[in-house]
Amino acid sequence: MAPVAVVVGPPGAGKTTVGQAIAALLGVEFVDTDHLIEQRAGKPIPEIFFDEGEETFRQLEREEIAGALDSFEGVLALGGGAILDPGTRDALRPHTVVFLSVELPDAVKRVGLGAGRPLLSVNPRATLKYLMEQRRPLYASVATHTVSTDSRPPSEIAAELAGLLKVS
Ligand SMILES: Nc1ncnc2c1ncn2[C@@H]1O[C@H](COP(=O)(O)OP(=O)(O)O)[C@@H](O)[C@H]1O
Ligand SMILES: O=C(O)C1=C[C@@H](OP(=O)(O)O)[C@@H](O)[C@H](O)C1
Ligand SMILES: [Mg+2]
Repeated sequence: MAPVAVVVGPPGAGKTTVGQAIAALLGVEFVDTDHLIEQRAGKPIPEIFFDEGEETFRQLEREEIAGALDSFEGVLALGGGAILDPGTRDALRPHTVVFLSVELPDAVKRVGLGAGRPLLSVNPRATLKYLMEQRRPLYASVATHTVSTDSRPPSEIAAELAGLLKVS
């Protein structure tokens, strides 16, 4: 058992939005690991960061991703920082991984003031720029499919990917 596809990319790439739309088009379930982490911790992500720190969040993230890669059969969206973990990158190797790419201007528009994203709560534009530069090679290294999302509506991106995933 394995996910139909795992969706990666920086905050604002549209992993949650497009992932949901791909799952709907393919008629499979959707899950976001951020949601699994919140369920397990019993609180929203900003509170996990605030109360327990980023390391605890990353540990929960590692564990939830490992479990979902083993047993979930729908479309799985990861949080933007999940690929920082070398073990997670290794675990993704046998999977179909979609990298939703986005350039800084669109990403900044989409995350706004960073509400709900604790890493972006101070100076979202500069932080996002730094995160995207640091992580871009890591997203590319795990991707089996890469799709640019700039100036394109989620419905169009999802339709393209659903078509690709159906035949592959
Ligand atoms: N292709 C897109 N074009 C315009 N807005 C988008 C697009 N993809 C996502 N969004 C919007 O950007 C915001 C962040 O999307 P989200 O799916 O949460 O991204 P991620 O999970 O990658 O951080 C949401 O408000 C969403 O509606
Ligand atoms: O980039 C990151 O390190 C994070 C991205 C978030 O998910 P999105 O990429 O869906 O915003 C969420 O996992 C957490 O706030 C940390
Ligand atoms: Mg998301």
